[in-house]
Amino acid sequence: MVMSPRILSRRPAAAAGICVRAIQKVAEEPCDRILKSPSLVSLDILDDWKTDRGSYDPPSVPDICQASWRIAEIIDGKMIAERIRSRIAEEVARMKQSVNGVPGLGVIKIGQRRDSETYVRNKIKACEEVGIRSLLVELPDDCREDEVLKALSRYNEDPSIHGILVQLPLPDHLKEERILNAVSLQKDVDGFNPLHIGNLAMRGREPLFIPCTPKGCIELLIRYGIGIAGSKAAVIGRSNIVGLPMFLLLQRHHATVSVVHAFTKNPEEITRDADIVVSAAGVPNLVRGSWLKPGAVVIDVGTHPIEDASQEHGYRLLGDVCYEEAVKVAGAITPVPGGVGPMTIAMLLSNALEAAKRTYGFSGPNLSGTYK
Ligand SMILES: NC(=O)C1=CN([C@@H]2O[C@H](COP(=O)(O)OP(=O)(O)OC[C@H]3O[C@@H](n4cnc5c(N)ncnc54)[C@H](OP(=O)(O)O)[C@@H]3O)[C@@H](O)[C@H]2O)C=CC1
Ligand SMILES: Nc1nc(=O)c2c([nH]1)NC[C@@H]1CN(c3ccc(C(=O)N[C@@H](CCC(=O)O)C(=O)O)cc3)C=[N+]21
Repeated sequence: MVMSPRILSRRPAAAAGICVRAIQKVAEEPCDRILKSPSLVSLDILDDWKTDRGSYDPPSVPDICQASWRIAEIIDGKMIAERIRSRIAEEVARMKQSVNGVPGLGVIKIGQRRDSETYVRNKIKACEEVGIRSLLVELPDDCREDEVLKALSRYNEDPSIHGILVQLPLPDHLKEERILNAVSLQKDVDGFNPLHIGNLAMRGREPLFIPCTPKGCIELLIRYGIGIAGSKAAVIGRSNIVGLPMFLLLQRHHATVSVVHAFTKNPEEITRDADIVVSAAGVPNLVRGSWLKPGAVVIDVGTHPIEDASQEHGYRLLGDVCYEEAVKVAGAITPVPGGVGPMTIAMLLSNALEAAKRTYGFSGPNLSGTYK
């Protein structure tokens, strides 16, 4: 049962005390250190993404931790993503006026997984809402590699397509590496190409694109005023598309990062030592309340679909984190749904906009790298 946030009993003051000490140290590090570092977040963060918090009052880390009498602050990814999408819509409109062109996103979906159907539908709907033109190629489960490569090369050569996304996972008979490598570097809005990941890993290098999900997680942390520099972070999962780039990004933001994976012998211990936990394992309820340091910030990337006939699309999503337990221990937590998922889509739109800006040589007055 999910309990209402405001009716839970007080957390033990002693536990909260530990948390304040542990995280205040992090919060004392000025965020400016991140901002002055060489372009660490992305090339396309809108000017006021950091400061424009509008009508809501994001909790600072000490605020979160000192609130020993209440449960975790809910990190509202859905709301933040809406704000970002509305800024992107403004920029697309400005682009249209100025260069008479809009960003174009080409999507390839292979097979008929129910969750992929939903994600792709959501991505296309999000494109429509901000004025990004989207094209969809749907191929059958048993399609041949050359059919996929042909569709990709059409997108690669189409000047009205600025971003390309191949929805994963692919059917087993298709080799992900060969297909993803065929996406033009300039259009790889997922940021999955090894060159982008390599540039993310190397000091002083700037990737053309940062993978959407890790980028969205960092955006949430920054927007909620959570100090990353100097914090201890644990990333659960080391996949090419989430865990690995998440580790690299947190490190670029000066966190000390541990990576937990399926072979890790003491995942609980490593996770309990972290101020910031990002879980991307795809294992429902993996992260229990006992895995968390009191006051820790928990970002739940996991989206595991399970059958549920009562839902519109026949399934519902479970995160990696046992929410009912974690919400009583954490200082702040993302829900599933409504946390990281909508941010992933917002970052995809942002990457597509950035790709189009480069092609059109357009830079709206509100888009620049304040992180440089
Ligand atoms: N919300 C969003 O926007 C997004 C959500 N997702 C979701 O995030 C989850 C992860 O996705 P993805 O990275 O693609 O998944 P993968 O299956 O590619 O990777 C899972 C990772 O988790 C590790 N892992 C698996 N089981 C355990 C365990 N018991 N303990 C510790 N580590 C474990 C694996 O370790 P090892 O390497 O040793 O096998 C692997 O590194 C999924 O639920 C996915 O649906 C993904 C993308 C976006
Ligand atoms: N090339 C590629 N790029 C991806 O970024 C990619 C991918 N393949 N394959 C699958 C994963 C998963 N992923 C999600 C995106 C949005 C939500 C999302 O919007 N979730 C909503 C709920 C959606 C629903 O209603 O089912 C939420 O969490 O609130 C979730 C998961 C992107 N992925």
